[in-house]
Amino acid sequence: MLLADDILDEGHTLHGIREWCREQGAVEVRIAALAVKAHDRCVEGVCADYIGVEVPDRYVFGYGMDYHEQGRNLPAIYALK
Ligand SMILES: O=P(O)(O)OC[C@H]1O[C@H](OP(=O)(O)OP(=O)(O)O)[C@H](O)[C@@H]1O
Ligand code: HPA
Repeated sequence: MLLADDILDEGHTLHGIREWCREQGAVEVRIAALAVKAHDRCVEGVCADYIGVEVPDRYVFGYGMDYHEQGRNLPAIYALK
């Protein structure tokens, strides 16, 4: 099974979904993330098998990612200062 998400930040979302998939009987669950945030706060054991781009440890938005529900349709990835 391949889980695809826009961003892997602290990993809580994908960790929870992966656990659910495993409980349902998934034998192998891989993770693809458009963006992976560079920091050491990720849930242990959660990492992306397929990475689009590594982003800095700042809030990013655009290309599907929102900032307070704004900016998802921006044609590039931006970071807050
Ligand atoms: O790695 P994490 O720290 O769990 O963060 C990443 C998750 O947070 C965002 O989802 P959110 O629930 O904010 O909703 P959205 O997809 O509608 O933006 C994002 O889309 C990822 O799914
Ligand atoms: O930096 C981010 N941007 C958009 N959504 C997010 N969800 C967790 N971190 C982020």
